[in-house]
Amino acid sequence: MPIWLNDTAPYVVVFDPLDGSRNIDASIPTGSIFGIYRRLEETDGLPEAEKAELNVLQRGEKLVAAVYSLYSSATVLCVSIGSGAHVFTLDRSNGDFVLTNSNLMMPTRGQIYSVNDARYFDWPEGLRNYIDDVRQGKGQNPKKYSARYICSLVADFHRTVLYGGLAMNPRAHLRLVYEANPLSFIAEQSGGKGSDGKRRILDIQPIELHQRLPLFLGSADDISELLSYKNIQQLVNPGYEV
Ligand SMILES: O=P(O)(O)OC[C@H]1O[C@](O)(COP(=O)(O)O)[C@@H](O)[C@@H]1O
Repeated sequence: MPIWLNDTAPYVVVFDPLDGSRNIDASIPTGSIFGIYRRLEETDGLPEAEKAELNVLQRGEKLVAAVYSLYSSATVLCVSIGSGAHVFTLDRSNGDFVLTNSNLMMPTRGQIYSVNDARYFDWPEGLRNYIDDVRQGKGQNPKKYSARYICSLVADFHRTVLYGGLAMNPRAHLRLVYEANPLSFIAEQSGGKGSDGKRRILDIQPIELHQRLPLFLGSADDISELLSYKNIQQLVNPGYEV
């Protein structure tokens, strides 16, 4: 539920405080995701609940900054204020975050796909064909792709930003406002792309705070190739147990 703190603060923050929380007991990496918008001044006169909702339902295109942090072998903070993406790593000796990768650039093509492919038989034909092709080196990249899936979105995305390829969840599971939008912003700021399989994520007008959608993030050439298979959104979403 959105909380309105005061009437004069310039910014609105949306966030997923602990993504991948189902992995905590197994000590698998988790992360946090933040998106920052300007306060919509035109909503200033409205009741708090109404203006809070309108302010968090801005299109991703309007983000002024996005951040994710990853809690793993190192604690990593990736920040974009709209002029590239930059990675900081926590120095545990003094608590400082040290700039370790400025102007992070995602490779334009990778050789790794990241998806829960136990769902293969629930996927539409286009997605199955794409994965079949890249596994066999029959895609535009003649190399055979490898699979990596941590099931922790921030960790899967961070690896994709560094090594290239694709991180995806083709069923309507991930949240537009505080997962897809901030990560798509960082993907674009590092030269990659974010799509729901039909539309650029940052163009989508959110209609509710917890709205879920399919998410495809990654290297520009890999995402373009995947989109050319057309039918890639998983419409069957039976509510898997794990
Ligand atoms: O069950 P799936 O489709 O593999 O989804 C896993 C994804 O769900 C998440 O765990 C987020 O789900 P929650 O927001 O429900 O915790 C991601 O970290 C992960 O990428």
